[in-house]
Amino acid sequence: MQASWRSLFMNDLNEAVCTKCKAEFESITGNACLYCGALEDGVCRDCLYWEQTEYAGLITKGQCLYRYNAAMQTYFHQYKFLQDVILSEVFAKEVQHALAKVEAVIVPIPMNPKKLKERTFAQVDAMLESARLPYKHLLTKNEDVQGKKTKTERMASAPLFQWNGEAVPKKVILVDDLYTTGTTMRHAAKVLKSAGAEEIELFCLIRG
Ligand SMILES: O=P(O)(O)OC[C@H]1O[C@@H](O)[C@H](O)[C@@H]1O
Repeated sequence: MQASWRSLFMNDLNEAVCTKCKAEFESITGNACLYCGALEDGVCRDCLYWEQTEYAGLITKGQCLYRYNAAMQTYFHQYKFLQDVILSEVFAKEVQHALAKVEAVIVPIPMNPKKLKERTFAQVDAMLESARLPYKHLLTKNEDVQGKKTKTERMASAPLFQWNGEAVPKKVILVDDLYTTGTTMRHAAKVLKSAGAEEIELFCLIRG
């Protein structure tokens, strides 16, 4: 392994679930969309759309680790909505493996403060902490909730984020739990680009 400051944080993480349960999750392997990791060759239809809008050229590349199959939907519901924070450990090894050698600064997609109070923990931060990865918050989120909208409504959302005013590194990797239409990532990337980021990658645990 190439030595990097981030590798100092890498320790052997124990598996949090048994092999049989882990096998229920479907990894994204092989040819995937350059920008979002969808199982399509080249660039997927949604990303082609984004590349024809004001959000074109913001994302240099992206990766999602798993498909949103039945096992993942059950996991995600239990983790995020039933607030089972210990489940942040389930994919710690895989998240660490995917991000530990990335040279960009990890920027989590934040939660709206009111939402965070209700949910009691930020699921993306918890996932990164379980993976023992350092991160830096650069964005604040408004009260808009993506999960309750149709695809068309999501993609037409008013700006979802503001820059928090902290210094923005040249290279960032935006991290979220679930990528569905790509609206969240595009909005976040646009704000960071205007605030000074030069290269923006994205990473999500799940591609919906
Ligand atoms: O913006 P898109 O990609 O449609 O939806 C993904 C977002 O919707 C939320 O539930 C997820 O946690 C993620 O932040």
